[in-house]
Amino acid sequence: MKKLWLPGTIVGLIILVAILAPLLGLMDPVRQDIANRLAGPMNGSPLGRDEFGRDVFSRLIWGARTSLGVAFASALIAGVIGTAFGLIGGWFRGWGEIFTVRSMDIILCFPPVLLALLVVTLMGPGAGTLILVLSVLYLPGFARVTYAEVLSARSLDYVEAVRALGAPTWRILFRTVLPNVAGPVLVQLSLAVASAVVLESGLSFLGLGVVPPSPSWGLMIRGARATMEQAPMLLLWPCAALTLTILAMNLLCDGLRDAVDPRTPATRRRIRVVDRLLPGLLPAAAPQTEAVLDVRNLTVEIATPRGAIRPVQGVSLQVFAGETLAVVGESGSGKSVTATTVMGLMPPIAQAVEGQAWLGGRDLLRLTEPELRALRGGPMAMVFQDPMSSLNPVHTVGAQVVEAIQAHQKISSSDAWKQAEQLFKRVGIADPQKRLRVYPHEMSGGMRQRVMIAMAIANRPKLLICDEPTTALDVTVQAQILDLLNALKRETGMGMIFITHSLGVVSEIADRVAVMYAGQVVEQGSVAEVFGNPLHPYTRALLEAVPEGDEPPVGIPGIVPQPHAFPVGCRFAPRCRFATPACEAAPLPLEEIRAGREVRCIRWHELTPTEAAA
Ligand SMILES: Nc1ncnc2c1ncn2[C@@H]1O[C@H](COP(=O)(O)OP(=O)(O)OP(=O)(O)O)[C@@H](O)[C@H]1O
Repeated sequence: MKKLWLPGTIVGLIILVAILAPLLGLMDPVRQDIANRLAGPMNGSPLGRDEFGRDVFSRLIWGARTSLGVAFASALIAGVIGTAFGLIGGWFRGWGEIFTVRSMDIILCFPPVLLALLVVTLMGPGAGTLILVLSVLYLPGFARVTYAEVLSARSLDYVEAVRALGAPTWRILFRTVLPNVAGPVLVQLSLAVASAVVLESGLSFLGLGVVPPSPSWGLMIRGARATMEQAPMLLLWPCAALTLTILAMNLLCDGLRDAVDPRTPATRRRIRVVDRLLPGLLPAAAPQTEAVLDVRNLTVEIATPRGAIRPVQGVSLQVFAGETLAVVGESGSGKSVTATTVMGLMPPIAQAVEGQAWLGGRDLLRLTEPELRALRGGPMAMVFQDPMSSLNPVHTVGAQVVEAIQAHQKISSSDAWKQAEQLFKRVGIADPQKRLRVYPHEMSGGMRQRVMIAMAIANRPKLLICDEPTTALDVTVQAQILDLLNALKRETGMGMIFITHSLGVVSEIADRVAVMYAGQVVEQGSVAEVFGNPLHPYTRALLEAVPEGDEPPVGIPGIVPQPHAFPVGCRFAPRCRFATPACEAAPLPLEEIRAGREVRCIRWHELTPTEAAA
């Protein structure tokens, strides 16, 4: 809102003055007074007189009326019709789409001035003709912006969800789709108004717009040009009015876009001024720890159309060299948001509003995007779940590995290819020379994941984050990939975060485990301790849900709450068979019961008396 008040006040004032022009007691803007031709400021004419002795101040104000009237009318007409075209074309596709796209292409083929000449010749000059010309000229801008936005909005999950609910089309378009395209359309409106003011002035200047003696800024510039040497100030006033109006309009619409778009980040990544100017000069006190990655009290806020949510709150994790920390929890517990925030890969609508994430003495949450880019694929790397969508289908896998190597190492192409070959050997790809030259779709899922791992380890990362890297693979391939990751960790001494749903995978790969639920860590400790003696009812429930022998698994009743509806107290309480009113009363702290063993439950002593007595 801070961004709005100054341009808003200026635009508001200009519009107000233009509307109230007849009531301001100004001199008649068209009355000529040849005796005072080109006179300087004088009584009743603070800006002097023009080449026909007309009052410049009065013409400036009445000119604003014409210029803004034409600009707003044409931008609004183009905005309404263009947005409707875009909505119809993007939503209904088929003939509506062909008509929208092609008709807008035809309009774009005409050079603006040529189109204006054509229309003026047919209809004669004047404000009405100008509005018509400008509306037609700005139609394609609105139609194309809306069309593109609708195309991407129609495949969004929440739009699909409203469709699945059977909502009528008009309701989906106006209630669900239109609010999503409002931001870009508003920006387009600002550009159209600003550009219409300029075009109106330009066309009037050329004699194709407002007819003299009616005042308009374009006509004023045209008149002042002829007498520029005798009275240069006459040129300055309409130009200054034009510049101020356009600048204020652009700033206002830019601010409006941010204000109406709920996806605008509520808080920007907080980078200290000193870090921005002289990065690394005054590092915030890095914790004295040997952890490769030390995440402290991380809270992530995401601006959603339903308001800001905090899917990750107060999360602290440490990964040491040569160890694997598994992060487990049901879908929606915040595992991926934590990992992608650490990597700086969350979309701009998500911000780390609290906490630190230390990697090699640098707080990742305070780094700029170029600094993070320099770290990604270098000291920290990530392997995703679906290697097919992470690999570019139009390049050979070798070219992609080479690109990953050369992004961080200044080596020749032939050396990079040699390294890629070694990497392929290392990750267990047979016949690497031949395999480097195939495309992703020519490989099996397991092979593609090996390629992704090769890319991730290409620059010897200190930290490797694996986000469910084996979920899409069959069981035998899964086991091979786990073996490979284990071996790589031992060889390189890197620290690894392994995100998974599967407790079986945790026991195979991890040294320590952090159990997450509804955006918080609820239990943390070594795998042996947590699985052997779970302290939190959620961890117990997760373990009971693992099928064992002929025993049927025990499901966890209920579902993980959505971030906008997290309970106030213990977030697991509504699903917990041990919950008491005290659990639901207030947020619970993560209690460190001994070094490296933490639990977020006020009843853990009663539920596991042996551990409490220890
Ligand atoms: N870009 C986003 N916009 C809005 N909400 C998001 C976004 N990304 C994540 N969330 C929300 O944050 C919460 C945590 O998501 P996250 O992906 O971290 O869960 P997860 O534990 O990794 O689940 P899964 O195992 O299914 O990947 C979810 O409720 C999700 O809807």
